[in-house]
Amino acid sequence: MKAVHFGAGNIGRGFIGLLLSQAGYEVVFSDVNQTLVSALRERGEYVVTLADDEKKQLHVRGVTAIDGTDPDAVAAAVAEADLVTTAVGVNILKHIAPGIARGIEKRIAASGGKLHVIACENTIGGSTQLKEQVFSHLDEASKAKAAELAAFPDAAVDRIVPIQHHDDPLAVTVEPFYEWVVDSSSMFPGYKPIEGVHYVHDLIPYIERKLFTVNTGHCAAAYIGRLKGYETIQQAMGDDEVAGEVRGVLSETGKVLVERYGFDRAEHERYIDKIIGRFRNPHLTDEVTRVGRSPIRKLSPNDRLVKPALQAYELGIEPDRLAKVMAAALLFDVPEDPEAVQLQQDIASGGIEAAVEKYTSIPREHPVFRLVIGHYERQIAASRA
Ligand SMILES: NC(=O)c1ccc[n+]([C@@H]2O[C@H](COP(=O)([O-])OP(=O)(O)OC[C@H]3O[C@@H](n4cnc5c(N)ncnc54)[C@H](O)[C@@H]3O)[C@@H](O)[C@H]2O)c1
Ligand SMILES: O=P(O)(O)OC[C@@H](O)[C@@H](O)[C@H](O)[C@H](O)CO
Repeated sequence: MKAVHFGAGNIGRGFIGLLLSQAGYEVVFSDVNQTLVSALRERGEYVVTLADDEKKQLHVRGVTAIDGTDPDAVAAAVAEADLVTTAVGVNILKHIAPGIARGIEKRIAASGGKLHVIACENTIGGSTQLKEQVFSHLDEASKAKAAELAAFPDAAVDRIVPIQHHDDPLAVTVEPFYEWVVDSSSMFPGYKPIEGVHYVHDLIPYIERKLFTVNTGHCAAAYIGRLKGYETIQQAMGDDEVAGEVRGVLSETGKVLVERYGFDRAEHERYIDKIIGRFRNPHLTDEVTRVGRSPIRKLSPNDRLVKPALQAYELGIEPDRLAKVMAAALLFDVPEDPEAVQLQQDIASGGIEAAVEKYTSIPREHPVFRLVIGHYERQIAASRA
């Protein structure tokens, strides 16, 4: 069985590639980073280290890579694959879509077998988004055939993999915990389960629980931690005030999740505790600039801050802590992060209200909008005091 995985980065090597290899797949990575591609081709293996006391090493063997900038190689790989997965970043999906579309066209021409394409990105409906991008590159006749041949089940993936700083470009240190949940309702009947994957019929509660707990809490630690001058999540979580803000924000999203999806309250509290323990993992060094990266994406209407805040408001819960994190995200001034630069330029040129309206899509008259602006102004005043 052959899997083509787009993105040989942290989660690609440290989670999806590892799990697929353990499940018996021959993994072919597609990446545009030539250092990674050459090393994977030359060595055909790499090592994943678990970040705990034991530091167990897992050897991933029998892997290779193709150059993601070579359209023919990408199309040929997709045409021959039994499974396609991605972990490139939501904003990159549009760049890999043409290659996947060409691969599907080749499969149609060769009367190839059915294919599942699973986007493993931090977003709601990642595979559905990828499907739309892929189908936009197909003509009408191919679209109908592609719909019979390729399914795009959505997924939720959870494993903290920081930016790696090893001499070996392929080595990757990951937290021991992982969770990969896939929506089986949009898969072809008789699919072969991947060992280690949890299949569910309704993914929405799982993806929202993950995104609005792990990722909302994580970015709260990053944005508020950065305002207090911390460089890593571990340092930030060592500060009681930051840890308290993280708990506060997770209390708000927790109420929403319990109310909307009927999760058991006590069990959800344990889920939160476990996640906070994962953020504190002393065997990891996770930079706040990675966890807070792409603030425009994180402030977008369907992501980890605005969506739960508006859901909370609808349920009569004031999302004050979420608004505070949004305000801190608006102050995330990192010159190496193109979205942070863009956001700061927009705030400087058009003002904070126009920027909040543009990026969050929350109407100016909405009470949550006022909460965000109030926190932003207080944080600006505090920084000047
Ligand atoms: N790191 C984590 O803890 C984590 C956990 C869960 C989910 N995720 C999600 O996984 C995705 C990847 O995150 P990451 O941390 O691994 O990022 P990363 O930057 O380490 O990896 C992304 C990889 O994609 C490659 N890439 C970029 N353009 C490409 C293209 N056109 N074709 C093929 N490859 C291309 C990059 O070269 C890079 O190697 C994101 O959506 C992220 O939200 C990350
Ligand atoms: O990858 P992002 O930018 O969406 O979010 C940053 C981190 O919160 C994220 O990568 C987590 O480490 C991961 O989602 C844990 O499962």
